[in-house]
Amino acid sequence: MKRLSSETLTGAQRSFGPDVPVQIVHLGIGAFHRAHQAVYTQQAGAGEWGICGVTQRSATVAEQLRPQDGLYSVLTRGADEQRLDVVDVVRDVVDGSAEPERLTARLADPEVKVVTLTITEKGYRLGPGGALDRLIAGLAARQAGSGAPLSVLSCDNLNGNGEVLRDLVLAHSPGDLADWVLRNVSFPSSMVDRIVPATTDADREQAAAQLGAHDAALVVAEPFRQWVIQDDFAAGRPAWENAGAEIVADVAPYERRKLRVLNGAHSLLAYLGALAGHQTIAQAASDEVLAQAAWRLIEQDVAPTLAEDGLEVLGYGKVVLDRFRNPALPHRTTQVAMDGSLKLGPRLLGTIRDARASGRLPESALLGVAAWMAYVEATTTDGDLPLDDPHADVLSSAVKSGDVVDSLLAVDQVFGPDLREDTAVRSALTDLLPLARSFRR
Ligand SMILES: NC(=O)C1=CN([C@@H]2O[C@H](COP(=O)(O)OP(=O)(O)OC[C@H]3O[C@@H](n4cnc5c(N)ncnc54)[C@H](O)[C@@H]3O)[C@@H](O)[C@H]2O)C=CC1
Ligand SMILES: O=P(O)(O)OC[C@H]1O[C@](O)(CO)[C@@H](O)[C@@H]1O
Repeated sequence: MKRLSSETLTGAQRSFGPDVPVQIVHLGIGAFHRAHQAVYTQQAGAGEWGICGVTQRSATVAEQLRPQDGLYSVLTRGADEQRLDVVDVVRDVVDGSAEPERLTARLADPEVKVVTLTITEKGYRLGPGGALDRLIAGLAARQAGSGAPLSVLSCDNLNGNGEVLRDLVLAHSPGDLADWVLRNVSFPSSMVDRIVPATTDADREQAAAQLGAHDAALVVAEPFRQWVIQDDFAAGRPAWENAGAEIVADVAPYERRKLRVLNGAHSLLAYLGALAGHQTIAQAASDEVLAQAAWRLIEQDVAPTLAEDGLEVLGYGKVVLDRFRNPALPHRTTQVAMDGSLKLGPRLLGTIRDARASGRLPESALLGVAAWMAYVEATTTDGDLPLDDPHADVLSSAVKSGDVVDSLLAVDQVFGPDLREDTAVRSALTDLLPLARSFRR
């Protein structure tokens, strides 16, 4: 079968002509970007905002997209609806590791107005040749060249993702770069939401039958999507609101609600679900016992911490649990379970800290942490469960070194002294760990 490309695409499937200028650089062109920000950019509609997608850690996506002239399709799968759309706003793909000069030149190009990022929680650390290192090199080249203003928009699941990124960039900018960045670069925060599991070969086969061409860069996503963006742009931006994005003054309440309700429940279901032998989030969320645990987390623990934000929580939570049950989207529990040491903080520990400050003991959020502990422990004895985590070595030796609760609470990369020294938290975790272990099949 022929490969998807400009040649195989029919006119009806194409939205824009050949001359879409690159005005956005996206760092981390994984599955999520292709099903989220790129789709918003496509649907914003003017055909003036082309994207240069950057791969960093592996050349795979570059190898998938380049022979297809940047074209790919999105297979949207709801419980009872399905559609396939071609996206044609990716107009260049750079392999950041193999072509660092080309990446720097793109970041310095005054035509580029926006840099977006989906580099995972792990990406927000400085390291030679890492995404942030390359971003800083690009900003330095921009300062030395046109000096044109730029907006850098994080789309990763972090609390205050714009501020986190800005602080990292400023702290590691050499010479007078920090001063230039402060005056010329904005770092809006954003809340992003659309469930986009890793694509499988079966998905590609299904799409090929519909498309009449093989699409190596296919992504699969749920129908729901949301993007709330802080209105803080230093240069232009696409009219993403035309595609349904919400442009607001303060993203923090939306971000808190999404991370605590959706991602908190996601992580709880992933750890208990994986222990219970559920392969997918849909299976875990359809297990009555697990669904009740997720609902108690939302209703009893998370909702009180969000009361002052003024956003609706329980209706939002019901929609989230319905989305998780979408049987057409096989999102693996082990995919959501990965990188727990970085995910627990924004997803569960914020809820626990706020509840403790109000004198409550949030048992379901603590069950989520106990489930993570039981999961980490199980990975050391059971080859079926992967411990895919940047702190895997520290975590594995912690659980092997004695009492699981004590030794994991001692891991500084995850917990602070406040939680470690809270005797009510410690003893609740000690009581809940056997319950979490009892899910193991
Ligand atoms: N998949 C989803 O449903 C959603 C994902 N997101 C955000 O997008 C991120 C990426 O998700 P996907 O695209 O689905 O994953 P993916 O596995 O398809 O792509 C991950 C991307 O991050 C880059 N990356 C990984 N580790 C990195 C590191 N240490 N430094 C720099 N770059 C690194 C990879 O090169 C790749 O481009 C998530 O971690 C999350 O923050 C947000 C909402 C939904
Ligand atoms: O990042 P995870 O835990 O693998 O979950 C997958 C994604 O699904 C979502 O929960 C849906 O938006 C994201 O926030 C999350 O990144």
